[in-house]
This record gives sequence, C-alpha cells and structure tokens, in this order.
Amino acid sequence: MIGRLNHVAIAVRDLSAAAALYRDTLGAEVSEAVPQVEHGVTTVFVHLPNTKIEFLEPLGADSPILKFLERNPDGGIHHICYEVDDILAARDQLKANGARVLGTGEPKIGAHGKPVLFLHPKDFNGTLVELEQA
Ligand SMILES: CC[C@H](C(=O)O)C(=O)SCCNC(=O)CCNC(=O)[C@H](O)C(C)(C)COP(=O)(O)OP(=O)(O)OC[C@H]1O[C@@H](n2cnc3c(N)ncnc32)[C@H](O)[C@@H]1OP(=O)(O)O
Ligand SMILES: [Co+2]
Repeated sequence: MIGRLNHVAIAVRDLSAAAALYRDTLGAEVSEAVPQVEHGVTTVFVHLPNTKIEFLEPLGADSPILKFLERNPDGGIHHICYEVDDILAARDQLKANGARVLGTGEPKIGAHGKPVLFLHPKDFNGTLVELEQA
C-alpha cells in the first residue's frame, strides 16, 4: 500500500525563521510560504534530493497544530507523509482493518494539489501519518 516517503513535516511557531535556518545555515532549497486556509496552516517546503521537509505554522484560531505546539513549544516533527496509488482504496482497506481516518474520512486537496488523508497517531506508533495520492 504505502510507497515513497513524500515528506516529513515539522511544526514551528516562526515559519520565516525556520525557512531562513534551513536556507542560510543548512544551504537548502526553500520554497515561499503558502497559506493553506482549508488546512489551518501555512507551509514552506524544503526540497531535498530524496524527499521534502514540510514546515507548518498555525494559520487561524482553529489550526489543528496549535495544541501540538503547546505540547512542543520549540516545535517538532509533526507527521510523515507516504504516497499511495489509490487513496480511496487505501482508506477503505485501512478502515476495514480498524484504523481511524481523521476528519470526515473524505480526502482534502493538500499542498501539492493531490488528495490527502490523515491517520490517527495512536494507531501508528504515536506518529501522525498522512497519505497523499501519488
Ligand atoms: C496543507 C496540507 C499539508 C500537506 O501535507 O498537504 C498538511 O500536512 S496539513 C497538516 C495539518 N493538518 C493536520 O495535521 C490534520 C490532521 N491532524 C489532526 O486532525 C490533529 O492534529 C490530531 C487529531 C492528530 C491531533 O489534534 P490535537 O492535538 O488537537 O488532539 P489531541 O490533543 O486530542 O491529541 C490526541 C492524542 O494524539 C497525540 N497527538 C496529537 N498530535 C500528534 C502528532 N502530530 N504526533 C503524535 N501524536 C500526536 C496527542 O498527544 C494526544 O495523545 P494523548 O496521549 O492522548 O495525550
Ligand atoms: Co503534510
């Protein structure tokens, strides 16, 4: 079912500082900040030879990462995103196996314009898992 590692997400309080750190200290290629209103975050992507880092900053009072940042004030790894060939088939198989799909269970369009879903961290070794349609 899961394929390539699409990205590793890091939640931060200060997106521009995190982007500057990776660009200026680590010499990485860093995208512009993009507000993702439907997801309650603003994102910056760091493009690496074999995957991406997704920086997330809360956007709005209902951002789903606010409590995570209260628990982790310095920021931290928030989720990992795997690619799947068929996100609806993957969802249905996971639900049939008892995994909890977050939200309504219907995919949203993610930062790359592809459908994404999230699986409850308590079902996957304490790790929030995102699936993105390849
Ligand atoms: C623009 C899209 C972009 C893309 O890649 O395309 C994105 O990635 S958008 C990213 C932001 N959106 C989401 O994260 C959506 C899915 N997340 C959620 O629905 C929430 O974050 C949720 C439900 C996972 C956690 O929300 P919250 O922290 O408010 O809930 P709880 O406090 O009740 O937490 C329950 C339980 O889970 C533990 N937890 C929470 N977040 C994480 C995490 N990131 N990794 C590991 N564990 C997590 C939390 O500590 C609680 O554990 P407990 O032992 O019960 O205290
Ligand atoms: Co993501």
